[in-house]
Amino acid sequence: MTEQAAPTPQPARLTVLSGPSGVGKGTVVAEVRRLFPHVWVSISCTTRRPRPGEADGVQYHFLSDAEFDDLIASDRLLEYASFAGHRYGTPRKPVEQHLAAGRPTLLEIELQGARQIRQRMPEARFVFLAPPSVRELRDRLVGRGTEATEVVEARLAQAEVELEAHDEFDVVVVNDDVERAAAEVVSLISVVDA
Ligand SMILES: Nc1ncnc2c1ncn2[C@@H]1O[C@H](COP(=O)(O)OP(=O)(O)OP(=O)(O)O)[C@@H](O)[C@H]1O
Ligand SMILES: Nc1nc2c(ncn2[C@@H]2O[C@H](COP(=O)(O)O)[C@@H](O)[C@H]2O)c(=O)[nH]1
Repeated sequence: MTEQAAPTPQPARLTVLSGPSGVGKGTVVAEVRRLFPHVWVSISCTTRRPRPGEADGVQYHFLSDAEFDDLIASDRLLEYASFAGHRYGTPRKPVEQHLAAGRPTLLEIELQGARQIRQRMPEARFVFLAPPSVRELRDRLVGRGTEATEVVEARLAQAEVELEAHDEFDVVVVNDDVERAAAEVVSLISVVDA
């Protein structure tokens, strides 16, 4: 019997999930992973300090400013942006490797980064996670209790800019219920256009 070569995997879809700070992106992504373990979620780099319970290499790669500068200088970030006083960026190589291997890949990033990905990879799908109301967004951000009052206010000011940009995205998902919103995101990640 002649041996057949293993089929080359089809490159998978890249999905970008964006939305204002506190809308519930991280919470929805955790549920997306549970519902659809085949998804690969990029681990970003950041210059902000870890919150209690966060570990290096799990939620983020926590870097110094000099280390972040090195990544930019050596073109190892697919996108990067400053947000509320810190820098955030997506390591390029793991994203390219997982897409080439056929793994649906998800980036959870803010607006400026999403715009950079739109320029570079227009074939990606862009999903905006919206709050049920601005009041609810504030309550979630304050209720999370991870930021000082002035940081919450800076993030809410930026949220106004992000909310205005919702129509730049392919799909808007309202996070009124985590399970429902996550199921909607899974359907967007996993279904490939004909
Ligand atoms: N559908 C929901 N209903 C009520 N509370 C929610 C819902 N989704 C998330 N939350 C809560 O809102 C808070 C913010 O959620 P989360 O940290 O996931 O937001 P985020 O968009 O990832 O924020 P950031 O961009 O600042 O990292 C958390 O306390 C979370 O438990
Ligand atoms: N442009 C990018 N934005 C990112 C990236 N990783 C996370 N983020 C976004 O930053 C804000 C703040 O995050 P927090 O963890 O400090 O609350 C939030 O909107 C994240 O989605 C990234 O690699 N690039």
